[in-house]
Amino acid sequence: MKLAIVQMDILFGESEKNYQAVEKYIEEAVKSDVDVIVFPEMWNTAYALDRLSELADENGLKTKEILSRLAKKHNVNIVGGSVATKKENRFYNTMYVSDRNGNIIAEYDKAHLFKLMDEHLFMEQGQRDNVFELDGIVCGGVICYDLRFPEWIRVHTLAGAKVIFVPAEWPKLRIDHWQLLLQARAIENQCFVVAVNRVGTDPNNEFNGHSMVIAPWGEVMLSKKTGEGIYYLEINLQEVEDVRNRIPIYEDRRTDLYKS
Ligand SMILES: O=C(O)CCC(=O)C(=O)O
Repeated sequence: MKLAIVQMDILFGESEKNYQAVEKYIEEAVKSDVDVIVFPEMWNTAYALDRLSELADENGLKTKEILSRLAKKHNVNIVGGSVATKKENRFYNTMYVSDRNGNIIAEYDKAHLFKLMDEHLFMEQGQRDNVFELDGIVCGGVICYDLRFPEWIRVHTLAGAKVIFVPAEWPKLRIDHWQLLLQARAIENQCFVVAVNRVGTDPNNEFNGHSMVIAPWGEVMLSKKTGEGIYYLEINLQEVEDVRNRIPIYEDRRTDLYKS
């Protein structure tokens, strides 16, 4: 699976420009013949939460149209990070995924809202997990703060996910947590973790990228990149089976002692 990790800056509250930037990034990434393009969290609005009624994408229509059209045009899968959406007069932090045929195969509302950034005051939390298939490979997708809940990632790997995508707007201030948690999630679940963070600033935070790709044995394949741009790399899904056969944690779990 060839990945294009789009570590982009996001203009605060300037959704039109952000949509244009995402289109450009897709057009650029497909020149490298990739299988999956991955974006960060809330790329349409950034954390302009008090302007959601004006900015959020109603039913995700605009986002779905762009992802679907470009995925089909270029025969590429797109894990669309997340965008601010409005559904039945409520706001959500929503991930859409398009397959190569332009089908929107996943829609996930962030399950754990981040109180430190007031997300819970403006948005509703999601109620479902996010498992989908890309080219026959079972994948899962969670968003930013969801990463701090190992049981939530485990829900996805128990459902068969071999790759977990984690789009984020994770501030520089806690970037050491980001790196350690991502690595831990990959090792404890014996899966690939593909995590895409933004760069740039908003009125309250600085973001320094550090998008990461981690293999199931814990090997860090991409990290410490702070520049805006697309990072390319390929992962070998066979490694998941190899690691799971070597240390069979899924067989050894004591579900008689704990539930999940
Ligand atoms: O958990 C953290 O430290 C960062 C989480 C976050 O920024 C978010 O969920 O948007």
